[in-house]
Amino acid sequence: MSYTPVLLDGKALSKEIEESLKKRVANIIRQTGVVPVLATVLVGNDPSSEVYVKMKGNACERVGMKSLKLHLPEETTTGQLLAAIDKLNNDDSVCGILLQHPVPAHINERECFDRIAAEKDVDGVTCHGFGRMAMNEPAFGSATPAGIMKLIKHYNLPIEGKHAVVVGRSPILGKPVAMMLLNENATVTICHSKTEGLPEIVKGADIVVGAVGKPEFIKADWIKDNAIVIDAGYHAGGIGDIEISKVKDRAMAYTPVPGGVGPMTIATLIMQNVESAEIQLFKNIKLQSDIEGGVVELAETPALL
Ligand SMILES: Nc1nc(=O)c2c([nH]1)NC[C@@H]1CN(c3ccc(C(=O)N[C@@H](CCC(=O)O)C(=O)O)cc3)C=[N+]21
Repeated sequence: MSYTPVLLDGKALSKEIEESLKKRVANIIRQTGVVPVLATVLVGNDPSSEVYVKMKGNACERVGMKSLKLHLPEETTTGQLLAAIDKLNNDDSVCGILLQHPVPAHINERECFDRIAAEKDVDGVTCHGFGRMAMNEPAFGSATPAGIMKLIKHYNLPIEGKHAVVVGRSPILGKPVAMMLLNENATVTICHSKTEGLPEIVKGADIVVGAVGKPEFIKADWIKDNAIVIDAGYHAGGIGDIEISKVKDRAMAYTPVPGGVGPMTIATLIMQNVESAEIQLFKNIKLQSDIEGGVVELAETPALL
């Protein structure tokens, strides 16, 4: 091949994003005197979930925000989790709430996701947020899909008019990333476990998104030359959903695992928590100043409600 495949370096871009967020967080603290908080909620004792939640809290603290880590026991009921989310919703010091997926099977995860207040849904998991995003209205995007879009756009890769094939249709990954690609004028095919003739469909893709949650389920020989290959899978041993090592030499661009989509997920969550903090805390300043007749600087942030 005469072209050089572009490695979509999520690790490097996430570091850049963190640097810019440090300044925004410092500005929030200077102007409001408040240190923004991200609340993370973990239910049960899945070791890999514990690792991810810890990484999210750490990233939060690296940019100067606080993380409030709520760890609930495996036997927590839906009612108890809803009550915990209500508390965080009503706590003015909490700017954003992340409920780590999956919760134990006896809990109604959808009901719990949807209890998160819209303005605090910095992980983009609510039906309300999904619907607004799908309609191309301002909303916090689901973290992994929004991270993927940031990565593709950062490298100025072509989306408009291209055939994007998303393999997977989960509520916080496949479905939202398909909507985001559609909003960028891609022609989108969503495939899933019941799809017939999957290899043939993937062979037509200019952009392939692996979001099935099965190690190397998507084979290298299904992917055409010069495609953009996005692997959102995460499995033990640094393996994704796509046979990346076998396809990367003939891709237009590809995400490595690790160091691709994973770090972008975390950077997006943290960025959206900063945006939420700016909206909520500067709004408080504005209200106070309206009363006192002072002058305030407002960051340019979209209304999310
Ligand atoms: N409500 C919710 N939101 C999520 O965004 C969410 C979730 N639940 N549940 C689980 C998945 C998984 N997930 C990852 C985040 C970062 C890495 C990541 O940074 N991985 C590193 C490797 C980390 C390591 O294993 O050392 C990398 O790819 O470079 C991976 C996976 C977020 N998820």
